This record gives sequence, structure tokens and C-alpha cells, in this order.
Amino acid sequence: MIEKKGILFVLSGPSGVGKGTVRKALFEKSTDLKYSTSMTTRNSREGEVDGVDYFFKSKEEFESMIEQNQLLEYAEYVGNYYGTPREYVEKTLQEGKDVFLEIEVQGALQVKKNFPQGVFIFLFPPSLEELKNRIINRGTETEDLVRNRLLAAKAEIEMMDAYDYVVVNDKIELAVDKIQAIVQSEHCKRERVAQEYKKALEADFS
Ligand SMILES: Nc1ncnc2c1ncn2[C@@H]1O[C@H](COP(=O)(O)OP(=O)(O)OP(=O)(O)O)[C@@H](O)[C@H]1O
Ligand SMILES: Nc1nc2c(ncn2[C@@H]2O[C@H](COP(=O)(O)O)[C@@H](O)[C@H]2O)c(=O)[nH]1
Repeated sequence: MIEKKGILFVLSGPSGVGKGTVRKALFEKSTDLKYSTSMTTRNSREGEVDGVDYFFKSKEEFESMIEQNQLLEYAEYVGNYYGTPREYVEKTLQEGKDVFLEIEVQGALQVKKNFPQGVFIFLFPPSLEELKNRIINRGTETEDLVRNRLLAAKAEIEMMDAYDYVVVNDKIELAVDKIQAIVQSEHCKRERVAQEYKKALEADFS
């Protein structure tokens, strides 16, 4: 019997483009995806819950996880560490369930290198002006941090060709529909590959 592993979906894109918003709306509709909660050393924002929005860690705790190879990927982004817990992702995929990561670009590129069978989706803003407005209006960052995140955004957007799909986040519902279509299409692709593999095996043994 062919072992069926889950698919790893990676949603990435510049700060403020709406990754978190789109992911939450997607998860309200898709119960089959498993979200991997990230680790971070940044301070929690008002309303964020440890273990739900992030696992909030000290710098020492995070560096110890790096040393013990407990992270699938990690990046230093605008002064803080962010990383994906390896064990949760590997165990969940092994159980045949799809995993969804929402991470920045350096981390996504690391995953792509080590996990090329993943599906990489870049969320793109309708315009740079709108991106700036979204980060500012969210009201979670100081003026300095907004500037640094926008600087990072320029370099991040230059990397979008490395992704399998680009989705513009103009209307949230449309972006969610497109991501759902990508998820379905990737399942169809893998189903077809599995059928072809099965046929080839049967031919070999007949
Ligand atoms: N399609 C959209 N139209 C208008 N506003 C949006 C849209 N998507 C998200 N927003 C708003 O933009 C702001 C940034 O969204 P969000 O926090 O989801 O971005 P993000 O990409 O996850 O950011 P970060 O990478 O900094 O965590 C939020 O205030 C959110 O409500
Ligand atoms: N490389 C990783 N990036 C991550 C991870 N979890 C979140 N992020 C990204 O970091 C920035 C900043 O997030 P914020 O919550 O401080 O606004 C954003 O692009 C997130 O998507 C991770 O595990 N690895």
C-alpha cells in the first residue's frame, strides 16, 4: 500500500499584507488543515495568547531550540527570532494531515530548500501604498518598526518568483477562495501521481 503523507502549505509575504487575516478566514472554512503555531522571541501584543498566536520564548530558550535542531526553519526578522517547531510539522504530515505555515520569506526559502515537495504561496498586496496603510492602521508597531518592516518588504517582494503561486490580497474572501482552490488542486495532482505510480507498480508485477 502507498503511504499517504499530508501536504505542507506555506503562506508567506511581506508584513501587513494580511497573511494572518487570510489564514484565520481560511481556517474558519477549512477544517482539514492543521496550523503550525510558531515560536517567537518578540513581546506579545495586546490580546495575543501564548500557545495560540505564538509560543512566546526568551532569546536563550529560542537559541537552545536552534542548537537542539528542534526548528524546521527559523529567521531573525526585524530584531526578533521566529521559527517553526519541527516535531509538530513532521508528526502531523506523517499522520497524513496537511500542515499550514504562515511565515516570512527567509524562513519560507529555508523550508523550500529542505522540503521542495511543499507548496509555496506568496500573498501580494494590491499596491505598496495599501501595504503601508495596512501596517500603519493595524496600530501594533512603532514608527521605527513600520519603517523597518517596509524596508524588509521590498526585499521580500523581490523573492516572489521563488514561490509556486502568487495570490493578491485585495478582497479577503477572494484570496481565501484562491488558496482553497490551490489546496484542492494540489490534492488532485498528488492523487493523479499516486494513481500513475500504482499503475506502474501493477504493470511491473504482472
Ligand atoms: N484584504 C484586506 N483588505 C483590507 N485590509 C486588510 C486585508 N487583509 C488584511 N487587512 C488588514 O491589514 C492589517 C494587516 O493584516 P495582518 O495582520 O493579517 O497582516 P500580516 O501579513 O499577518 O502581518 P505580519 O506579517 O506583520 O504579521 C490588519 O489590520 C488587517 O485587518
Ligand atoms: N520564519 C518565520 N517567520 C514567521 C514565523 N511565524 C511568524 N513569522 C513571520 O514573522 C513576521 C512578523 O510577524 P509578527 O507576528 O511579529 O507581525 C511575519 O511575516 C510572520 O508571518 C515562523 O515560524 N518562522
